[in-house]
Amino acid sequence: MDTIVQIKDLSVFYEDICVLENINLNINEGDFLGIIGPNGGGKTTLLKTILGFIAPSEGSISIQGNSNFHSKIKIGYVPQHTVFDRNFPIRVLDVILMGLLNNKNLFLRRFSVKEKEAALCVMEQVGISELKNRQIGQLSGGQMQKVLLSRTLLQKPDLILLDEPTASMDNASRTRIYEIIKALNKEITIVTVTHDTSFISSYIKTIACLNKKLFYHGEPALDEAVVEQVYGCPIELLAHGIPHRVLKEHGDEQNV
Ligand SMILES: Nc1ncnc2c1ncn2[C@@H]1O[C@H](COP(=O)(O)OP(=O)(O)OP(=O)(O)O)[C@@H](O)[C@H]1O
Repeated sequence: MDTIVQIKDLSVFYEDICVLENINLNINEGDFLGIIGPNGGGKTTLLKTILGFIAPSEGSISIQGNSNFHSKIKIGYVPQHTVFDRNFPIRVLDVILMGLLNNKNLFLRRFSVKEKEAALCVMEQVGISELKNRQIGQLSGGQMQKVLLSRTLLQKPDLILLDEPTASMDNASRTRIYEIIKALNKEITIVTVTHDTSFISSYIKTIACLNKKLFYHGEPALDEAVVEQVYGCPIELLAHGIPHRVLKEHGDEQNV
């Protein structure tokens, strides 16, 4: 299997604070990688470094053997937080179509009928067709995440980086989104950051555990020692591929 992203001896510092230390990680074509780890563990920083938004302080990242800037593959990104003016008078369909803009054709661009049909098709796929004329500021957090995912899908990326794509979603929406992402994974390589370890374990193919250092990368089946190392304390993971209980049962303490 071809390697799409090769991360070699990567360290990233914000001023003098090291947030990623000596990371080595390959992402292969067709992978569905879940990145887990505690708050502040460097997950978003890693995605932004793959995207080329943050320069490595040490080490390197190459995309199909090229630096991020010279890569020929299309990388889609759905950020965790999006800052925008909620009063900006723009409808959902237009926001999704903006996924087709690039720095060569930023403004004053008319979208073709074919492009609009493609946008509507993606909205249907993600289950937000009924929102197409809604003003963007009227959306809930979960709806907004689906709009951002649709905008990314419209770009037909080869690799998608998702930063907690279902953080604001209810169970039904979460299932729907991961089913969609799983279907997309037949053609697109997926990397998703999540805190939802139990939920994604039945979707992902590999898992990476990150807390400044990369503690584990491989099959989505972790042992207790790795989880304790990454999170710094025992954590309960109820999962299919991941061990079912890595915490003592409640009440065990009393039996000690
Ligand atoms: N622009 C920045 N300047 C300085 N420090 C930053 C900056 N961005 C992030 N950090 C710090 O770097 C560390 C890693 O942050 P990052 O957002 O990558 O973590 P994360 O694993 O994605 O966290 P979470 O799960 O809470 O989203 C944190 O301690 C954070 O405060």
